[in-house]
Amino acid sequence: MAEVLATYLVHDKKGNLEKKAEAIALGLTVGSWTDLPQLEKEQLKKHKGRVVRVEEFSASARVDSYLEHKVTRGLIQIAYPALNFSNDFPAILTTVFGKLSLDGEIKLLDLTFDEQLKKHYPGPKFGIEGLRKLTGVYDRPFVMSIFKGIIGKDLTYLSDQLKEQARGTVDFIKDDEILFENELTPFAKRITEGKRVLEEVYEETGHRARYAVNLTGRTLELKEKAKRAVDLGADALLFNAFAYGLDTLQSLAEDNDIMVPIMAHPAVSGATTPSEFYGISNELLLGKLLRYAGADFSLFPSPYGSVAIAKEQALGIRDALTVNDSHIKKTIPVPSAGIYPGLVPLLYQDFGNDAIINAGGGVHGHQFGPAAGGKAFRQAVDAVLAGETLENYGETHEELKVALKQWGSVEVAK
Ligand SMILES: CSCCC(=O)C(=O)COP(=O)(O)O
Ligand SMILES: [Mg+2]
Repeated sequence: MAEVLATYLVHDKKGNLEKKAEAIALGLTVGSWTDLPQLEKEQLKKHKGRVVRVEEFSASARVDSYLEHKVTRGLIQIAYPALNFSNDFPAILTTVFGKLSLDGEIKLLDLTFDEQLKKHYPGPKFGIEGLRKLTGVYDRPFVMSIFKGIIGKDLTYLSDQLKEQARGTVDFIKDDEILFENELTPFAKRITEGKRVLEEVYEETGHRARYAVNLTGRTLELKEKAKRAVDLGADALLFNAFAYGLDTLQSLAEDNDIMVPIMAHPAVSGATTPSEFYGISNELLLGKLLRYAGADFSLFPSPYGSVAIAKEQALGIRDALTVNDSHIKKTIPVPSAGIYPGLVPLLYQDFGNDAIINAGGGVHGHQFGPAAGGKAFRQAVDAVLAGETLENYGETHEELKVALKQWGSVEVAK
């Protein structure tokens, strides 16, 4: 019988994890907080959650100074029968972490889907391989830049900024996630004008950048809007996946009329992920679930920039996005926020070729402007691939030299 296996980290004040696990397995399936007479019935047994593992952590971890009380800390794994839910994110998340997410110190670390269940999740339409084919860029990390300071500015300003970014030879350019439908730079105009500008830069330089426009608005209007974007020639869609929910992302990803890559932004996920005691792990939310729901790109805070997460978590996201996982294509990791060229060696060490170096301030803040900012990133990537230090490479590459002077660089520990 198909199941979803949930792994939880618990901090339990009562100190009996076996009992807690049984209570969850029963309470989230056929039972309640009190005995129910009909539980004895044979027919309900196939619906009951199954405790798979209870692991109490060592005694040294029992007293938690933050909490100022004794807790028993450990892992619990429970398998939930697929019989209980329809095979979709809302039903699964409500089953495994619905009421439970409100009930004490418990964090959902991972979910494992049976192969049978997994078949219903499309995964990315393009995936890393598809993005490589689309762009013809195979042998290096991609570089992406983010529009900045567009709110309150008109289409001419946006077009100029787009042109400068594209001249910086970045591979992708994305809207900032906070740019919504507005009169000055309407969605449809951003796409058509963006296309025109990027074509112009291609003719001028031979370099083609791709623009991800922010798909926003009411949930029920998104599909039609996305299809319109495709008809207008959009290259890719940026999507605030956690403001809308994973199921909405999935419905866009599995629609064959929306044949463009989808870039998932992590906005709002931080309301769920940072606590050790509550919420859902970064690895699950920004890694596995985004991938299953169909994101081609997953943006997440890098371990180094202005909105950093623990390195272990960032690498865990990377792994969840890129490990071989049945039919589901790989999602490209996009470690972001506060990235500047001097961080490229570190990012390359952690994320390798199959990643995107993504920056807003680190492109636009360059002393010589965004075109130089983009070039400085591309030069930093070239330096790393050539096995040279950024400083050496900067001697013959002016844009990188200036960026290093401006923001410095971080040594890579060998
Ligand atoms: C927290 S990951 C998303 C980063 C983001 O949205 C962004 O705009 C980063 O801009 P920055 O100027 O920090 O590169
Ligand atoms: Mg942003």
